[in-house]
This record gives sequence, structure tokens and C-alpha cells, in this order.
Amino acid sequence: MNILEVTDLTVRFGRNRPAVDSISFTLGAHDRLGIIGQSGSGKSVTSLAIMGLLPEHAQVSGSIRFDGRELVGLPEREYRKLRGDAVSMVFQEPMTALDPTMRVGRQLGEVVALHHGERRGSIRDGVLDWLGRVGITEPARIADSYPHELSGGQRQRALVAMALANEPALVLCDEPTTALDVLVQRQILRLLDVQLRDRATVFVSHDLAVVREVCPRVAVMLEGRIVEQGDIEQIIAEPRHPYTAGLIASARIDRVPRDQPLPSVADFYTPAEEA
Ligand SMILES: Nc1ncnc2c1ncn2[C@@H]1O[C@H](COP(=O)(O)OP(=O)(O)OP(=O)(O)O)[C@@H](O)[C@H]1O
Repeated sequence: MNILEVTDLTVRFGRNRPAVDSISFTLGAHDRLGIIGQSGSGKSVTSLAIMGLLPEHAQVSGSIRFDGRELVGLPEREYRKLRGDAVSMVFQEPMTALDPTMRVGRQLGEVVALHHGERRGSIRDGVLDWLGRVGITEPARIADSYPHELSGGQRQRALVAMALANEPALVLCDEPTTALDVLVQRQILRLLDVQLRDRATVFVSHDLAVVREVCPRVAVMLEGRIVEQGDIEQIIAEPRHPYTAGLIASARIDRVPRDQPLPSVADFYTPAEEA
């Protein structure tokens, strides 16, 4: 069964060309879909539309059905409940997504408290547990730190923990590794690959090689439209749209062996490598 069905979704800002132009895709409960495209192609607007986080002046038409429920036109109060519970998002820039004035543990604690209430022992235990699950090697120290005291990789791990602590059925990742250097990027990709295993995920990136590491399926966006979508290996082998062919050529992805093994979980869990 599909957990997400997006049908003819169109988003306009004023009288300009639509930022998202009649796109459709579906996602099964344990599926991952990558969305790739160049800057301005409508990837972020698509994920913000699903999250109900578009500015008020955005005009949205079409349908976004999540778990059988229509989200287009859903009142903000209902959306807020959904975001605290069933749907969450990992943003590109953890420094802006985290509150700089609040210790990491307190921010994560708010999500843990919201989801588990009083039933699950102390909130602190939940916070430390989640920090450990995302590969933070000194959970207590990190919990007591402010975001600016963490490295970029640690901040992104904390953000992943915050996105997952409510056990969402659907996670939207918008360029979750773009701001990180290459080594840390790979560690965070491994982490997401493991942590998102039992969830539905939309993974937005401008980087086809990154999407290929975590998504079996991809949709290619150009100027607000999806120009092709399907099995990522098939699209890489036989792109139908010239834009996709260009993306593949520039990523040189055709030169990477198909079954190149991903680094193991140990890669992101080794204390010496924690970023
Ligand atoms: N709040 C807004 N008001 C007006 N136009 C907007 C707004 N947000 C996005 N747009 C426009 O919508 C289009 C798609 O933007 P979007 O951010 O989805 O692109 P993107 O593919 O995610 O690009 P990037 O990779 O740079 O984030 C762009 O032309 C952008 O200028």
C-alpha cells in the first residue's frame, strides 16, 4: 500500500511560472524516492508542500494523500500534529534547523517528550539513547552542549535524531549532506541508510551519486516538472531525457561499478571517526 500519493501537485508563487508543475509520484510504506534536479527545479518546494511548510502566499493545487488522508488544504493545527507525529524532515543546514540558544539535549528532549510522554521513563534516557543511535559517541557531553559547540557532522547527527525520535512513518530529507565535507557526508549517508530502513523516505538532492547510494528509485525534476522517474539503475543505464543524460555525464556515475559495496555501519560508529 502507498503511504504517500502525490497527484498533479502544482505550486505557484504569484503569477510566475509554477515552481512545481503538475507532478505525480507514489511512495510505499518502506520505499525511498530520490528527487534530483538543478537549483530552482522545485525539489525543496515539493518537500515543503508535503510538510505543509510553504509560505501562506503559495497557491497549491492537486493532491497529496498521506496514509489515505488529503493534506492539501489541511488546517495548520492538524498539520502541526502530523509533523510532531507521523512526518518529519531533515534539513540541509543543521545550524539553522537547530535553535542556537538551546542545549542539544533539551531540543531533542522536546521531541522525545512529545512522542513518548511520561510513559517511557525519563526524557533524559530517551535523549541519550537517541544520540547513541545516531552514532554520537559521548551522548551526555553532546546533550549538554549548544549547537555551535558541535562539529558539522555531530550537528547533522543530532538533527537526524530529532527527525526520527517521533518514529515518523515518512521522512523528508532535503539535501541532508550537502553542507558537509566528503568524508562526513558518507558517514551521514550510511547513518540515514540504516536509520531510514523501515520508513518511507523522500530524499532530495542535486547530486545523483548521493541519491544512488540510498535510493532505489528516482524522479528527475527540471523547471518544476518531473521529466522522468523510475528505477535508478535503469535510468542511469538508459536515460530517456537529455537533461538526465547530462546529469549522469557530469556525475560520471556510469563509471562507478553498479554493486560497489557501501561502507559498513562501523564506518559511522567508530569513535575515532566520529565527525
Ligand atoms: N517563498 C517563495 N516565494 C517565491 N518563490 C519561491 C519561494 N520558494 C521557492 N520559490 C521559487 O520556486 C522555484 C523552485 O525552488 P526550490 O527551492 O524548490 O528549488 P530547488 O530545486 O530546491 O533548488 P535548490 O537545490 O537550490 O534548493 C524557484 O524558482 C524559487 O525561486
